[in-house]
Amino acid sequence: MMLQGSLLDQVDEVGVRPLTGAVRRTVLDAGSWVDLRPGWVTGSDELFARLFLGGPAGVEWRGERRQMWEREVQTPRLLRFYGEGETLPDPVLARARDELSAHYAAELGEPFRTAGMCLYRDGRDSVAWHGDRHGRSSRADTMVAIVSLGAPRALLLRPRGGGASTRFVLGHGDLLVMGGACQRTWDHCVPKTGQPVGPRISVQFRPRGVR
Ligand SMILES: O=C(O)CCC(=O)C(=O)O
Ligand SMILES: [Fe+2]
Repeated sequence: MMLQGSLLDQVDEVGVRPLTGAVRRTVLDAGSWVDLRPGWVTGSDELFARLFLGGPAGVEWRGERRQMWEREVQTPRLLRFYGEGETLPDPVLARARDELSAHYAAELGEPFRTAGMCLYRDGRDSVAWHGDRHGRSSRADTMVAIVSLGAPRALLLRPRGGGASTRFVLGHGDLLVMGGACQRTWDHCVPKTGQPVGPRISVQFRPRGVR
């Protein structure tokens, strides 16, 4: 019993597993791809709990209002953006960012520097079809790496000009990396769902000047 307990503790410790040899690439088209590393973060439910809680020790989640035609509406998810040099809310996130930077160094040619965080409280929270095209990503190839914590939600990708969508279900420590021209020539979204789902947090690591 003692041994089993300590083994479980080890498995549940918050950290990251290796990336080398464990990342599977899906080629979307000649210029774009998606990498998947399921279960990358260990103890991901523990990390989720730490980040989900607000207050002095946790993330200050903020609602965002957005102009839609003549109305201002509340964005259906909570956000917190950590700019370059800002201390991330958990040391494991800094480690995750650095491991990603090391793994993709040759292909990306620069480190991941910022961390955007989104909280989808339930199935009514979502993000509409878009590309991360504010900044350099509107002109050049780049990468956006997304760590998903908590309840799994679908992330869909489709060519910007229209076409069939590709669906990934991400939660509990899964890693998905969008690369190449993905932000320019493809759109992605997290659709609303009528299914009863728990909260999900996504952490998006991006290089400088990409948003
Ligand atoms: O939550 C996700 O997995 C995607 C978030 C996203 O696309 C964004 O914030 O730009
Ligand atoms: Fe995005």
